[in-house]
Amino acid sequence: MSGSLELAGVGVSFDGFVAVDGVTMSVRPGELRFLIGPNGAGKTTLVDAITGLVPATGSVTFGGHELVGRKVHRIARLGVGRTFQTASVFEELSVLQNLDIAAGAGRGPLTMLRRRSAVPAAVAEALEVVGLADLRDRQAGVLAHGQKQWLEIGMLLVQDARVLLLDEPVAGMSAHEREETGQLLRRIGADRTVVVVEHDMDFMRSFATSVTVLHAGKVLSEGTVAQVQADPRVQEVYLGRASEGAR
Ligand SMILES: Nc1ncnc2c1ncn2[C@@H]1O[C@H](COP(=O)(O)OP(=O)(O)OP(=O)(O)O)[C@@H](O)[C@H]1O
Repeated sequence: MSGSLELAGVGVSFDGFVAVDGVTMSVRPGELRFLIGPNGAGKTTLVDAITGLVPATGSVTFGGHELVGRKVHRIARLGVGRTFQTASVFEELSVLQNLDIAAGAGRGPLTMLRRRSAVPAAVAEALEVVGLADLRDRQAGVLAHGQKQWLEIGMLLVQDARVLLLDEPVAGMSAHEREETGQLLRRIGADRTVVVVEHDMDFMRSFATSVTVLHAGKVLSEGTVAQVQADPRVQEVYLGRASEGAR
């Protein structure tokens, strides 16, 4: 389906250690797919494989393009964007400047100079969507933790990412920030394909529309929150332990 992210038999090995082992999954636009699993299950490595940061085998397609074997920047330009566990914004620049740089990615310096005075429509829209319009001139380094994550999501939006892969977006956030982030994900996920790697089970229950559980590099279970929670294998390897206080 156009706009779907399709993985078929994706594998990643590090010196013979198989971190991702034949993962097949399909995520459609409009879904908020949560990717969960115990520490070391291969979640981040899978995101790295999709975005070209680690070499992978198998197939990842988006919009009819095969991503496996492509360079990181080529994959980004095809509309596949990701965030990292630690927000990677330019701390010394303003919110607006961060978005402007992201919007200018791939364009020449002259174009950047010419459009410096006006706020491009995509940047203005991203400021609204992520709720940072009032803080556009604030230095990114002094933003609250949650606001930095929202800025990073905004940077993906101005790059017109159609697939957003978010690595632990609510880690370290307050309850209020989590709720705001969930609402933000709903807004951006309405017409985009969103995959959220997360350990926060309450957040997952509140906002996931579908869940894939990874364990030892393989898909252990997949379905709605209710289906996955009811799966005894999931309770065994993950939810049981999470409810006993594991991260
Ligand atoms: N660059 C690497 N070299 C060797 N092994 C690696 C590398 N990156 C990850 N691994 C290993 O691959 C496995 C999967 O790691 P990964 O970080 O993808 O798991 P995860 O599910 O994201 O875990 P967490 O929830 O702790 O972030 C782990 O055993 C990890 O030690």
